[in-house]
Amino acid sequence: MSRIAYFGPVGTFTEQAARTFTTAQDELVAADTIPQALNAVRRGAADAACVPVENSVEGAVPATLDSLAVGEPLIGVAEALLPVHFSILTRDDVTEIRTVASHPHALAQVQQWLAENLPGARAVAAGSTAAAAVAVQAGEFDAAVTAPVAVEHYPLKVLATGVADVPDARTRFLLMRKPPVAVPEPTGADRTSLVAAAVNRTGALAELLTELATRGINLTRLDARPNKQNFGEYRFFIDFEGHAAEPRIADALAALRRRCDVRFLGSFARADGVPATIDPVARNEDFTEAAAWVAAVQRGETA
Ligand SMILES: O=C(O)C(=O)Cc1ccccc1
Repeated sequence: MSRIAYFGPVGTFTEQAARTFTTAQDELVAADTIPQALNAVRRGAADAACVPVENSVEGAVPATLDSLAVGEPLIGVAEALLPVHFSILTRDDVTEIRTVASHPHALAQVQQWLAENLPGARAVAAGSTAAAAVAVQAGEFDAAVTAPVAVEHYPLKVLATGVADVPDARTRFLLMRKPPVAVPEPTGADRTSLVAAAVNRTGALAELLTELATRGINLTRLDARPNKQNFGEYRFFIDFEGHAAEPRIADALAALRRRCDVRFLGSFARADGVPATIDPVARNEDFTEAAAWVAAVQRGETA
């Protein structure tokens, strides 16, 4: 049995994502914030944490990136991808909706719907979509933008379902564990994720990206977050296709490591199953063959 912490309370999208990682024996534990879910793993109160990392409309989830970049390192072992559309919940006694609360990512994804359907309502940020439902129950706000499952936990009136300004919106979630972890086996459709603290000088980011480009490695995400210490200095969150167990990826990781501080955030199967693009001159067998040739040269066996 494992204890899986997730960004809660019960009824968030993250809870739905966490369920995709668990069996009936596992215990799900709600945390009020993303750092709290990750810290539960760091201090051993949970075996893993499920957190949102990226949305197809709004991009990165800053709280997740910032909490993964500092503190005890955690390693991603799996990801989940959920379609994201929203329900609008209110109380029976509400006659006029003046405030609508939700997680900022949810509010951003229903802006147009709110402008058309509740033009007088003020949008208010809440800790999570489910925290907004709790606040509506408590009478703090008139309506909440929630995950479809929220109504099963919070007996509110459903004003609308299937709300989404962008119909095919999706959010990606990570399952993070504390090292040492069992790194999942490569599948051919993997993602590797890391944080690089590029030094602050001309071309530093271009050099990092060139290490990946020259090995034919396809990026799937690049985000920058301030390092919060020196104004203008950033950490780069780089995701790319491939797995650390592959020679071509291992070679790239070593090259990045030589250039700057790197924190490995995991290699795991892509939830969408998209196979890695492989450069015809940078296949794994090319790296293996080249390394074998160098070793033979070093032994004086070949030229
Ligand atoms: O607040 C939630 O339900 C979350 O899990 C975060 C979130 C918010 C909006 C879209 C996807 C995930």
